[in-house]
Amino acid sequence: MDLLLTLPKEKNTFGADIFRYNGFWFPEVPLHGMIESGKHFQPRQNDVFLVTAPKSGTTWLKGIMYTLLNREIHHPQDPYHPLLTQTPHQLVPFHELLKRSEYNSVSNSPDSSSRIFGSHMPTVSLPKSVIEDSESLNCKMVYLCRDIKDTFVSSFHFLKQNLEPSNNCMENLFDLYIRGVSPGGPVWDHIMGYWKESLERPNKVLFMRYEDMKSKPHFQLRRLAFFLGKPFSEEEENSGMLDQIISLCSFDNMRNLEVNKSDTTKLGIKNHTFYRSGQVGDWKNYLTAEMAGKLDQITQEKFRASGLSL
Ligand SMILES: Nc1ncnc2c1ncn2[C@@H]1O[C@H](COP(=O)(O)OS(=O)(=O)O)[C@@H](OP(=O)(O)O)[C@H]1O
Repeated sequence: MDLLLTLPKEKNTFGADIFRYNGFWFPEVPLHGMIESGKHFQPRQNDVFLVTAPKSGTTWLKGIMYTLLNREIHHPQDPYHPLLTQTPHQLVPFHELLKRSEYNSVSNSPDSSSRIFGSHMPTVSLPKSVIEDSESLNCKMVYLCRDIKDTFVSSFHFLKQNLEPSNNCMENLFDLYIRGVSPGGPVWDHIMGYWKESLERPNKVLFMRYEDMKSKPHFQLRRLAFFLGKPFSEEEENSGMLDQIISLCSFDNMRNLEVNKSDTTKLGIKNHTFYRSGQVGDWKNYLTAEMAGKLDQITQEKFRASGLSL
């Protein structure tokens, strides 16, 4: 692809090229998909995008959103629920990993004409059609972010488990990460783009945090359901529907399903590596005080005056 030849590039920790496009860094495959979708993607009425910076809890929220939106067709306690035999990434594909011909075959919403997509795209790379037509088409975006120290540690383990680098690559990865050279990075700018969007268009962009999902799952689930136009009825509330969704999508349940323990994604990523510790604050087990301090310092500087704290 000619455009790639013109873009700034660096080598990631594993020697592969990573490119800067519109201010954000991406490996070749998703970058190609992003550019293609910018040109060709046609949003449909009620399409929903779940956007995250990598390793912020995407897999978890994909499962929850799928279950939430499809609960009238697939009850969360259905022994044949699709999440028991398909991975969240199969049910809710990453938009930028789809080919142009595949957008139309995504069928993961009860309203057969609309779709749920995952994405790591920053706001600047969203297909123009999604932004411009979002009012008339009622497209919505849910953004999930996570403490950056945990996000970094999660990225480190994910890469290590999938790419098996020689010995310790953490320092090298850290140097790249704080310079913003990571997939979807700089992670701070990624988050800030959607934070601003959520303030400007609160009925179109919902901003969520991994830590809030952990500490107040019922509240966050109600918030999400309301935002997506599918609030829980009194009957659902009384029947324990929220607990059932939380339990189906819980870390322990998902991690132990055969479909999530075996096999790989289309890109060769081991499915089990999407589930590691699922904890808040696991960074304490891996980062030095200096590294943690550096990440906190950048976070404070970048988010100062925005009203956002992580
Ligand atoms: N169900 C559930 N509940 C809580 N946490 C979960 C769940 N599923 C995945 N995870 C944790 O999310 C981290 C993976 O991030 P992503 O899913 O965003 O990865 S990816 O961007 O899709 O590659 C990774 O975090 P770490 O454990 O800190 O590495 C996963 O363990």
